[in-house]
Order: sequence, then structure tokens, then C-alpha cells
Amino acid sequence: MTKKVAVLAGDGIGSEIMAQALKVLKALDLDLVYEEALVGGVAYAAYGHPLPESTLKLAKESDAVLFGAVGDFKYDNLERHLRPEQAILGLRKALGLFVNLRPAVCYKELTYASSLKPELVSGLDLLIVRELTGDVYFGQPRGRRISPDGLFAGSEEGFDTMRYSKPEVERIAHVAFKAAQGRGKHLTSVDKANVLETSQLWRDTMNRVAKEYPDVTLEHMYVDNAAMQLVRAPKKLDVLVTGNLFGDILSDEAAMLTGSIGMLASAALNEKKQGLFEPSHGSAPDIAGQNIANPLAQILSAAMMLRYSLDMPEAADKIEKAVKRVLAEGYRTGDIWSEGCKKVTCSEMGDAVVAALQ
Ligand SMILES: NC(=O)C1=CN([C@@H]2O[C@H](COP(=O)(O)OP(=O)(O)OC[C@H]3O[C@@H](n4cnc5c(N)ncnc54)[C@H](O)[C@@H]3O)[C@@H](O)[C@H]2O)C=CC1
Ligand SMILES: CC(C)CC(=O)C(=O)O
Ligand SMILES: [Mg+2]
Repeated sequence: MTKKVAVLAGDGIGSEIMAQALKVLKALDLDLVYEEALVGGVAYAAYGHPLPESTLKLAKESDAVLFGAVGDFKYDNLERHLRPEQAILGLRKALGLFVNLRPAVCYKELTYASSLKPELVSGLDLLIVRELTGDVYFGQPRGRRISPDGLFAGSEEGFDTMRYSKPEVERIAHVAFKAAQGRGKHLTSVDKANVLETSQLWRDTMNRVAKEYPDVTLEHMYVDNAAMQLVRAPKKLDVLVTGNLFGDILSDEAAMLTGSIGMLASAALNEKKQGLFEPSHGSAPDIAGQNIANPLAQILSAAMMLRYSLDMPEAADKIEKAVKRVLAEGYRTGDIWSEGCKKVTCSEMGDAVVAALQ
């Protein structure tokens, strides 16, 4: 049966990189229909809301969502619930996408594009499993008020709530342990249990779930140390599981091990394997409209969509192989360019991937 993909390009470079991913998908002539809708700042401008009902309905009734990026500094002063970023948070919550897989793979051709020494990143293949629908991003209460007590009583203060429930941690723990079983059988759980109650619950729960996976070695690491280990000896890490906030930050850090955040694809999944697939980066307003963004994270996210939600692993393989081929042939957008390589635009990179499909 024909499957449906909701295509939500969003803001900034979103439409430029999405056009490349669609070009690649369409070249594969798959049994898919694509339906586009507005999301983020462009949706706010058209409908007065970053996640209009019609867009949410489309996302819910589709087999998968291919998402670009949202956000633009010109919307930063809107009330929080109208800001473009609320669209991606709203989609994650509404679709129950609690699993975020963010693979950080350093392709051998890009070893020299990383800001780290080649020997530290060469062959790197790390999987970050980030919990995506809880933590301080969603915890209530939150807001701004006049501080009722303490040294600064009477002053305006902002507050957010970090919270995780046991079942919430359990379900992401199972995903992470299973991922570790399929890889190096080593799982690093990242928290801040030396300070935060939420993290202590996280750690206790990880330890309990670990008993069901005796073949996996579980290691705990505080997030500050994890941030350091990622740039000190990243290849010692294999699967890393963490909460929403720490995962957001650490995955951007891990992106630099791969050469550029323009290389980091991601999958957000629910229990039914319905998913939203997006690059890990944002809308990059600083380079938007110039046709210079790296579309590979978006293209690789489309491959993850074919693999995880649409049951088309051969097509996913074709895309991933084509990406390796264009890198081997020396095609580079500006963010990963180095001497001796062919510098290409965003759309030329899309064309090169299409040409490399076999
Ligand atoms: N899931 C989403 O839609 C996300 C949205 N954002 C939003 O994006 C906007 C910009 O945020 P920033 O913090 O600047 O993060 P960003 O990820 O958009 O950009 C950070 C830096 O990386 C570069 N970059 C990002 N993607 C690239 C690509 N494909 N090719 C080449 N260079 C690339 C940018 O030019 C910039 O210098 C904000 O409004 C933010 O809220 C940020 C992260 C995720
Ligand atoms: C824009 C935020 C809502 C999230 C973010 O930075 C991310 O998921 O990487
Ligand atoms: Mg982020």
C-alpha cells in the first residue's frame, strides 16, 4: 500500500535542504506520496500559529514526517507558545516521539573536516539515544513571576521544572539497552546524579533495567565529564543514553566530531515506529537563502525515515551508499570543505547524491 510522508520544511535553510532530500527520494521512485505543509515561523506568518491544526492533522495521519528546521531570530520576541520552536516540541509531544536517535558517524573522507585530531575521530561511530518528550523542556510548572523568597525576593525570576517519571525512564532505557545489544554491548548513561534528584531516579532506573540485559555493560557518567570525554576520547563511547536537555547539548557537540552539524541526521520515534526525521541542526538563519547549506543531514534523515518508519531498508542503503560515494568523489559544501576537494552548493550536492544512486 502506498505510504504517506508529511513534508514540513520549515524556516531558514529548511526549504533548501528539504528540496535536496525530496529530489533524492523521488529519484528512487518509491511507492510514497508526499504532502507538504507549513510549520514554524512560516506557518506563524501565514496562519498566526507555528503548528496549525492542518499541519498537525497531516503529521498524525502520515506514516512518517520529514522535517527540516524551524526558528528565526525575528520571532524571538513572540510569546513563547507562538515561537517557531514550539512547533517541533508540539509535534514530538503530540506524536509521542520519546526516542531520539542521533548517530554521529565520522566518514573516513571527513576525518580532516573535524575540529579534532584525525586519530581521535577516524572511524567514529557513536549513537546518542536521547529521551525526547520529558525533562525540563516539558516539565511544569514553568514561567516568570516575582520571586516570593530568598536573597532576591521581590525581583522578577524565571523558572522551569526538570522532571522524569520512572516509566518514562524505563521505556527509553529499554530502547537504549536494545540498541547496545545490536552494537558493541556497552551503554553509557549520562546524568547529573551528584546534584539532581531527577538524575538519581534516572540512574536508579537504569541500574534496575540493566538486570534484564546481562550481556550489556552499563556505565554511568556525569554530564560534565561526558562533555569532556566526547572531545577527549570519543571512540571509547558506543551507545550513549541521556535525557532531553543533556542529549540536545551533547549531540551538537558530537556533531563536530563528524566534521559538521550539517552531517548529523536524526530519527524521533514512538512505540508504533511512526517517526519524525530531521537533521539535528537548526534553521541556520546566518546562511539561509544562499544555497550553501549542507543538505546531507537532511538526506541521511530521509534514509533513516525509509529504514525506521517505512520499511524500505534497501532504499535507505542506496541513499547512504550514495552519500559515501559523493564524499569519496570529493564533493563538499563549505562547512566540510578542505583543500583539494570540489566545493559545491547545496543544490549541487543534492544533484551529486542523485547521480550517485545505484
Ligand atoms: N529542530 C529544530 O528545528 C531546531 C531549531 N533551532 C532553531 O534554529 C535557529 C538557529 O539556531 P542556532 O543556534 O544558530 O543553530 P543552527 O544549528 O541553526 O546553526 C548553528 C551553526 O551551524 C551552522 N549550520 C547549521 N546547519 C548547517 C548546515 N546544514 N550546513 C552548514 N552549516 C550549518 C549554522 O550556519 C550556524 O553557524 C534558532 O531559531 C533555533 O531555535 C535550533 C536547533 C534545532
Ligand atoms: C529547537 C529545540 C526545540 C530543540 C533542539 O535544539 C533539538 O532538538 O536539537
Ligand atoms: Mg539542538
